Amino acid sequence: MNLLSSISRNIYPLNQKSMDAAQKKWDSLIHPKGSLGRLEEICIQLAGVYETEKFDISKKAIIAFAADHGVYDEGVAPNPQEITKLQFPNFVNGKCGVGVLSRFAGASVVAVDVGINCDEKLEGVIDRKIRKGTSNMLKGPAMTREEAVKSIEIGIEVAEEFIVNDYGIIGIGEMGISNTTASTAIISVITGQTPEEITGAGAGLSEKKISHKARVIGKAIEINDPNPTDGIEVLEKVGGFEIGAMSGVILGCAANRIPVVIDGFISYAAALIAYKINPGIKDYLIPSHNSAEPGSQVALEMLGLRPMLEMDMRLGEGSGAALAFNIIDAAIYAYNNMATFDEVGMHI
Ligand SMILES: O=C(O)c1ccc[n+]([C@@H]2O[C@H](COP(=O)([O-])O)[C@@H](O)[C@H]2O)c1
Ligand SMILES: Cc1cc2nc[nH]c2cc1C
Repeated sequence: MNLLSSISRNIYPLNQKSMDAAQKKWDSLIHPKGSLGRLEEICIQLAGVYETEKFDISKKAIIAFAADHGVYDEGVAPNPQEITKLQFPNFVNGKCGVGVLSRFAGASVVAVDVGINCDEKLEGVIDRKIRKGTSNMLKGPAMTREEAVKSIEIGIEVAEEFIVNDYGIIGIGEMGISNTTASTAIISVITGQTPEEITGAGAGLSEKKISHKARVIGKAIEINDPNPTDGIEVLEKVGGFEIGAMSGVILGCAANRIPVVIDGFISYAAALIAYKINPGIKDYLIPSHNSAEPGSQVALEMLGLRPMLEMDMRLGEGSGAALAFNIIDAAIYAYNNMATFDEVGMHI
């Protein structure tokens, strides 16, 4: 059995007993029941994930993947493809959005190249390159099925390296010029929304070019005709290597009972691929922010997720996940440090 199949067989529901115990603990703390809203929900979910109502997360990381996309040749992105290789080292030297926000949140960042279109070694970046970018999905499948499985397995392997080193929560991030095109195609196939309905500006495409991008996505779906119920096939035909690797992190974390904080639009596409492989991953996802891309709503609805932040962000990189770490930390701190009614002698 390959790694992906064995991981997928090991995903179980949340532990209800631990969630009930966490609920009971919240109810014992000096506040009106439920008044800390989603801070309470986050801790209850974490109790279900960890199978204990007693937890404290000290080590957290953003795992980011980068790759290029053959569909870039169709004029669907506002920035040159070289930005992928130029920006990715900045993830780990702390200079870019995700670098700074991760440092602020006390999280490590790892950057893994799964398909950047370059030959040179990138400083601080782990090389797990599958190929120098996907094929142009307007001319056939973006990758082979073997490459799709490989991208997911790389994500599982990287996640497990962090998990064995006691990281208790993982956020996912990415870099890849044109990857909103691949993500929109995935979300369109899996949710059934048309590309016209959900295609957006990505990193800043003009109105006129958004219509062109939607037509390219529509044509790519028509030519490749992916089966929407087969997550691996959707990834193979209209996906990207970094998207597959992000799906792998989600599957790997779920199988190891570790929560995954998802980021923006590209991570919604990755989560949908993982969801089609095993719907059980849903319980392990923690949403962060609501991406400004128009396809966000349908993707999040299918995943049953309500993001905690509405910040009009569309940077990607893992920046929203890093920001959400601060709220998750605050939730856990309140849960572990508020006094109980008994301790202060207050009874309601
Ligand atoms: O996270 C998001 O919601 C998001 C929305 C739009 C763009 N991005 C980032 O911008 C890049 C892709 O944009 P584009 O227009 O080249 O497809 C990629 O590197 C992403 O990290 C990210
Ligand atoms: C500078 C830059 C940084 C990015 N980070 C994610 N996508 C990006 C696109 C550009 C252009």
